[in-house]
Amino acid sequence: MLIAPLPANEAARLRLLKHLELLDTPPEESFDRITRLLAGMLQVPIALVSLIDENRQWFKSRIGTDVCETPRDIAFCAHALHEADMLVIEDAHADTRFADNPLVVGPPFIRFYAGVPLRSHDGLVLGTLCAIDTQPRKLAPNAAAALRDLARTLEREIAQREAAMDTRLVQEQDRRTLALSEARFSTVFQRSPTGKALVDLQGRFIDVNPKLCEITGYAAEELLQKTFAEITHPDDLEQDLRLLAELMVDRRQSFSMEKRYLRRDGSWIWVQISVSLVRDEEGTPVHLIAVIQDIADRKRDEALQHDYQAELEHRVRERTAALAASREMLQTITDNLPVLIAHVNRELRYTFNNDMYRQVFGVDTSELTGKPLASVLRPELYQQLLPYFRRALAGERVTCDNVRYSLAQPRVWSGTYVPDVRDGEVVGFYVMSQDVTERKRAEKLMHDKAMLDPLTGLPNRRALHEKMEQSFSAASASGASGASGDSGAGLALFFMDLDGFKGVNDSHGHETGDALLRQVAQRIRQVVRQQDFVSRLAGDEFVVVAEHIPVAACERVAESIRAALARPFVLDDCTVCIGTSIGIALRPPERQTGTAQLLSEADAAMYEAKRRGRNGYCFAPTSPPAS
Ligand SMILES: Nc1nc2c(ncn2[C@@H]2O[C@H](COP(=O)(O)OP(=O)(O)OP(=O)(O)O)[C@@H](O)[C@H]2O)c(=O)[nH]1
Repeated sequence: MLIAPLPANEAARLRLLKHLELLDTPPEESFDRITRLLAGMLQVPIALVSLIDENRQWFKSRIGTDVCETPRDIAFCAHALHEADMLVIEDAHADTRFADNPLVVGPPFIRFYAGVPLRSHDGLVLGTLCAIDTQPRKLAPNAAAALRDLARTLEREIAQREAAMDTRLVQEQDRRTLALSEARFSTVFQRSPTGKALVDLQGRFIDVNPKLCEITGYAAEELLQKTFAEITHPDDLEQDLRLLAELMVDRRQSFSMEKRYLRRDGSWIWVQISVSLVRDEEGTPVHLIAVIQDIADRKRDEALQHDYQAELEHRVRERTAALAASREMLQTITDNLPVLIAHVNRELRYTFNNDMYRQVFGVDTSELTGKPLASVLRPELYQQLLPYFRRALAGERVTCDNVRYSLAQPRVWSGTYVPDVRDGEVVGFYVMSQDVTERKRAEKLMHDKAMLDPLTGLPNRRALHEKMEQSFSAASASGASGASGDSGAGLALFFMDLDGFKGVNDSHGHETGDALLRQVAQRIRQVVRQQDFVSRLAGDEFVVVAEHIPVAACERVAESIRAALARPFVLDDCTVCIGTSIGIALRPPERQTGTAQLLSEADAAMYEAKRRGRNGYCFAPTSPPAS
């Protein structure tokens, strides 16, 4: 006996057979009808639909036998699987493959076999439709054709079964997927940290999650009795309904808004809701899905922020008003001070001016704000003050004592520039200018007084010292610049002491002595040059300072003085004669003698003149006369 080999696609074939769920199933009329027809048409005692399982053949339908399965090894059908068309054994006894087959030598004693493979839609052979006889016989062509036709009918039945199974499988998978997705959805829905609700098209809650219950304070059953509108703040409802309407007419896919829910305890809670509309396959709206987030904390923060902002703005307004008031006050105060007061920024533009500016510059103070100082001050003055401005901007408080704002008005101002330092940075400076004309005049008067001899009106000793210092510094300046005047011309100091003055005092009284001193002063003034400096040193001592005087002229000057004072003096009640002894000290440009030294030299020379007999002059040894 020959055992049929396994088909090449055995595994796939067995898989399909199992999938079709035909094995070990109750008889079915659709199969039995075919075997009945086959047995009738071919006049055979046995007709089978045999399915070849892994180790057996099982008869899905059988006519003429009670056996429902046999081992695969002995199955004729196992051989028929390999046939393209059909396997026909006219006499098993004559066929070496089957002659000793137990089904041939034993029940049902097969002699004739004709089997057509039953193929699936994909060409996998599942079994056969076969006709069996216990007598040898031939298969007439029409009988073979009938067998084929019936086999095709069976194949269609199997194909339908296959399709049904596939459909069922897909449905099963769909069902499982759906169940899974529903389970997932349910889990997400229930455990979500945000509130979630399904809402029907009438606005009723149809499902709510625990978080939404927590947000609203309602139990789920209570919420399911309500519509969303019932727990929405009246002020928010209009917008909610408008957005919902847009959703329904497909003008938007979803919407999101902030609104207030009425909680069970009567309080309002701010939430952020995101709503989307679920439609069925036809696009008909089914229900709404809402995601609700508790934003009470955020709203509280926003409210706090808003309050803080409002408070801040209020304070700024108050501060601005206070500043305006203080600026107004400052303006009023400064407008009534006889001082020029201004504030200047780093760009040297005015940011504040008091009314004094109107009086001095003739412009409205409001017009000055923002104007550069350079456009207000006359150019020379601006150039004079610029170094002071720069020093003030560098952080130094500076004063310029001699400011003349207007050439038309002979007023003198003292400008003080005070840096405006904020947070360690100089942002500008204040200008405070005082009219110091009167003070200057008084000072000059005081100065002049201190420099004058009240008796003769001549400069006094102090004035002489000042004069000599000035002359010396002027001489050294012009010497340094090489601008000295005529060569040999220097400074000459004539030191005079009257001869016999004491006697006038003694004989005619002190007042006569005073009158004499006044006349002496006049005579000296008359004989010297206009530019020569005549001073009274003390008592009956006079000093003349002559600058730029040639040495040769000194003797002439001394002689003129001597002669002038030798003439009689006519006084109120007497006429007196005196003389004068003159000491001369020279300071040519190349000499650097100081005031004290020169005076001492002249004094010594004067004494020498006295010693020589008075009423004459004598040159200091360091200042010999020109020969
Ligand atoms: N009237 C008057 N006399 C003064 C004034 N100041 C000083 N004297 C006097 O001037 C005199 C100066 O003294 P001397 O220079 O010694 O008098 P003198 O007679 O000129 O003497 P010789 O210089 O030696 O010739 C003193 O008697 C002082 O009292 C003054 O302002 N008015």
